[in-house]
Amino acid sequence: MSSALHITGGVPLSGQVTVRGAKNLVPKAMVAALLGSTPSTLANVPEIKDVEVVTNLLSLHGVQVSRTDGVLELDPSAVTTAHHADIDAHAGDSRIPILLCGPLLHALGEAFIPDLGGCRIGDRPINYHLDVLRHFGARVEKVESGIRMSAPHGLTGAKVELPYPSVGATEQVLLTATRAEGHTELRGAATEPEIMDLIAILQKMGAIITVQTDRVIRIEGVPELTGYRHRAMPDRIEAASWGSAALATGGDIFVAGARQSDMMTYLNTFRKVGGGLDIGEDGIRFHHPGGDLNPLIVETDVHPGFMTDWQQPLVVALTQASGVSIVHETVYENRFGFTGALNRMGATIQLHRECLGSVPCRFGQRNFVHSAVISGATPLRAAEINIPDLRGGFSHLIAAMAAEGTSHVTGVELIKRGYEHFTDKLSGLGASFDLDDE
Ligand SMILES: CC(=O)N[C@H]1[C@@H](OP(=O)(O)OP(=O)(O)OC[C@H]2O[C@@H](n3ccc(=O)[nH]c3=O)[C@H](O)[C@@H]2O)O[C@H](CO)[C@@H](O)[C@@H]1O
Ligand SMILES: C=C(OP(=O)(O)O)C(=O)O
Repeated sequence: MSSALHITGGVPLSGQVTVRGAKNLVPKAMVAALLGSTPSTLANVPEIKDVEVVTNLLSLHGVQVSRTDGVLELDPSAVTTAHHADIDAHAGDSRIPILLCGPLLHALGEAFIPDLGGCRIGDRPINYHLDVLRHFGARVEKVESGIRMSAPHGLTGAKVELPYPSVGATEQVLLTATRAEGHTELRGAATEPEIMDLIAILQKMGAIITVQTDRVIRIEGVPELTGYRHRAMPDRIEAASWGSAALATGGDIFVAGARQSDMMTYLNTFRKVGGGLDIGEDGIRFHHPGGDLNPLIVETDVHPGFMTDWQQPLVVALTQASGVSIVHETVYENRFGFTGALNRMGATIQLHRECLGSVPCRFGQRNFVHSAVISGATPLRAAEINIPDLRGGFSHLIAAMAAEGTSHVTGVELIKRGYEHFTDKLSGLGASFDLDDE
């Protein structure tokens, strides 16, 4: 199915939206349920495509997944009888299947992982994941359309050091080490809030995990984990996206469910641009206070830095700041493709191969276009846009909401990977658009 939105912009987005569980936590929490000997219950689950993909994948492996409103029950008791060898599931647009490796190796001694989806914002290799699994004793073989692996002698704890604090590879270690025999030491770990929430889940299940302040995580393997009951942390990326939408459109949005502690770096940046904030216990109000917005220098980084997934929506807001802003993307080598459409809409964004910033970066001198200079404020005008990826796509929607005239936006279904009921939310904020579902 292909969906298109015809958006008439120039309307400040104002009102309230609610964010539920995080796209970058919920699917991993669902995978963690595979490690338990008893059923798990996960609350605050959003209706997004990545949850659907992982539900299908787990069901294929024999996990019974049922949903009542926002609560998932996940029962892994039939997994050992699942006919996993026949699984030819396509990963869809999700990158989660790679995280099934450890749990499946523990449950079945073997696993097949289909080629991964995920946003096309760089090469997105999985070498760290495969190296990590080999450290635990897995045999890993690349076959057509996926990766086949086995652990005939079980998995044992290991000393692992990541070359870069990868979120997924850190989660790979956690999901593999908790039931591996013996101790694991992970150096160079990522410490994103979603990882901390996953650790909280694993601890509820019986895992023993210590997080040090120096990116070292220690895990003492245990022979058995049980199910968990958990409420997923809120989606801090969706929350920030609405914040940037309020700034770019001159609006005022209360994001119910947004949590300050997960978003400190975004909130600092939002305030420095000149946005107004009311931070409460039950959510955060983001608003444009009137007057000029300030240009900024922003460098994306691993947590606690400015998150890369916050970057694209913020860039739209920076097109409305008076002066020159610089954005240095240090997490992905190719995350500025979305700016082409913004330039067609009237923005002035120049891309550079140089590192325009001081955060140590793997992409300098390597020909990757990974810095952007944004000159504003430039009025935006409507355009025809085909959405390239999740966050780039959401930023295009924001730009269309801010622009004069009617934009035609295709490929909108990609947004459903990470934004629950986004057309309903946009309507509730006063946006003017028509939706075509073909
Ligand atoms: C589902 C999910 O949670 N996705 C998030 C997760 O993606 P994901 O876990 O895929 O991102 P990583 O943190 O692993 O990637 C960071 C960097 O490490 C590189 N890398 C990663 C793995 C590997 O085996 N080899 C390698 O070179 C990547 O190409 C990238 O340049 O963290 C990213 C960084 O916060 C977010 O943008 C994504 O929204
Ligand atoms: C890059 C993203 O996600 P994924 O890793 O699922 O592609 C994202 O959420 O912006």
